[in-house]
Amino acid sequence: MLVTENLGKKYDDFTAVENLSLEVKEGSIFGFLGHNGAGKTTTISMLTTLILPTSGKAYIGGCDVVKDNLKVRNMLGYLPENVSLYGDLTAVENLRFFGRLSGIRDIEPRIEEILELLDFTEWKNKKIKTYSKGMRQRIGIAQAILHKPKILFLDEPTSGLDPQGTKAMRDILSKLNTEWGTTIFMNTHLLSEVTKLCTDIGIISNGRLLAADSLKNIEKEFPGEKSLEEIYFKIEGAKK
Ligand SMILES: Nc1ncnc2c1ncn2[C@@H]1O[C@H](COP(=O)(O)OP(=O)(O)OP(=O)(O)O)[C@@H](O)[C@H]1O
Repeated sequence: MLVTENLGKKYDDFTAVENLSLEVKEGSIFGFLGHNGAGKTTTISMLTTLILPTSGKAYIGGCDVVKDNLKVRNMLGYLPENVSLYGDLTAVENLRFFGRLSGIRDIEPRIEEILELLDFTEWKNKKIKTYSKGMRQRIGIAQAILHKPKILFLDEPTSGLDPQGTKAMRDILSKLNTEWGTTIFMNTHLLSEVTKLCTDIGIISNGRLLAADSLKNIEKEFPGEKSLEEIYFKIEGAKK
């Protein structure tokens, strides 16, 4: 579903991402892990066509993210760390607005289908400004999946959420993956969430990929470590 080959991004002289070669399989839930400033947002920004790579290649569904950027945009949904919604509009009005802006035909049944999938119909006619952060995140996801993307990117989707909101987010992503078959690429540093949700992980540090594999294989490689946190620190420590 997603392949990168020596993908890189330099900001002037500073290398934010270097030689990133990665594969994310269709139907997987991929957790991209790394400390603050590791290069996760820069990577997602390149993959979602928001910024241009300075080296290497990336393909989504076989399409080049630079050359075929319009096709790529149709295949992906993106939930940034801070969701922008209109506070004075309701969930339905926001979704209608964004749906029309993206040229989605027959938007009303799609909105209903998505709100039901996200278990949100109860609050759909309330103004966004009355929602909790978790509820806004859910409408952010609704907006990102209005066009039924094959792959959904999320940047720290549980940041700032309480345990209940975090669990609701996990349940939604799991449901989306199972019911729609959506591939999920998620930036995070919440390792406990990754263990509960992700099928595959990648670990990035100072712009370099340290490890990428299925969670099961990574756990097998480190039989002595009790948690993903211990594995993570071992991998980070070993490559320094
Ligand atoms: N527009 C920019 N210009 C210059 N440097 C940048 C720019 N954007 C990001 N960087 C730098 O690139 C590095 C990687 O940043 P990035 O935002 O990708 O990290 P991250 O892993 O997403 O971190 P966080 O978890 O804090 O969001 C950081 O050192 C950051 O300061």
